[in-house]
Amino acid sequence: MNTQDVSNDLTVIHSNGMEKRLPKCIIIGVRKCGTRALLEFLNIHPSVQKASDEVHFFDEDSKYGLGLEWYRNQMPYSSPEEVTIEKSPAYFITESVPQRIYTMNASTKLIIIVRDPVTRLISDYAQLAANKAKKDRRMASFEDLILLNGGKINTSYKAVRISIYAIFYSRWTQVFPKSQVHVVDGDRLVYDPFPEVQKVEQFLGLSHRISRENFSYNSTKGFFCVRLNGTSDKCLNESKGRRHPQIDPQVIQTLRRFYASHNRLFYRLVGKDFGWPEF
Ligand SMILES: Nc1ncnc2c1ncn2[C@@H]1O[C@H](COP(=O)(O)OS(=O)(=O)O)[C@@H](OP(=O)(O)O)[C@H]1O
Repeated sequence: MNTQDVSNDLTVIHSNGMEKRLPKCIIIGVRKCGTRALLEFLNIHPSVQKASDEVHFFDEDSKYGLGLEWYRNQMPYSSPEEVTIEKSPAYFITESVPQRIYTMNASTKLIIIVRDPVTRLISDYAQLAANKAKKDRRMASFEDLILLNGGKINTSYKAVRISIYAIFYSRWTQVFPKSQVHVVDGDRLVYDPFPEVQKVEQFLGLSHRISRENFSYNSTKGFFCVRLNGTSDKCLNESKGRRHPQIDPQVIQTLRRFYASHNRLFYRLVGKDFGWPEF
């Protein structure tokens, strides 16, 4: 059994060098783009340690006020060579967060995962509707929320704005060099996760230890799940991979036209064309 040296109320250092450490990498968003799947996939790597829950340290002032030692204490034990990762998708859109993370550690590596903005918006709606349904409340229709009376897109609706990735991405690259920000294609992560995960291993400076065999397509779930030691599959829970509501194709077209110019700007900023449909 490990002996423990309780050096203060919060930090426990094990004799084998295991310690709770601040994250070297943070998945900062985007909400409903596959942040949980990405974290679970990266956690296959023997040198990755993940914080199990979303910590929300940098976006919630009451938590931020508790200080860095509190934050460190939310992290898993790790050795100095390992990479601790946490994910909190609200970081991406919260204005104060880039500077707060930079102040903690200017060399923190950041990962953003994005997917087709229209699919993300529908996924966000499906989640909000599911949360309301749990409280026996009904959600307004998708169309009523995202369209104004004249048929224009309601840009003050938060879920619509979150899908304008370029606005938020620019805030991050005003604080962090682009070399420290890696963007994952969340649509590809769904249908072929291995190459996307390999790119992240490289970005994190890790040896390639995750293999194609670690992903197995589960036809009941309809998604790839994690396979370890060639045995049983670990899939994400039922809140990931929800059935999406049917949306009028005309509304989808209006949304695609709305996002097209924002998407092109995002492609230019990132230096990569994600090929999201424009009509
Ligand atoms: N392998 C695998 N299994 C299940 N789900 C997967 C997977 N890969 C990506 N996704 C997509 O992840 C979407 C949820 O995204 P997030 O985890 O970022 O959601 S959250 O913001 O943390 O609530 C979720 O969105 P919905 O399909 O709308 O539920 C999935 O499409």
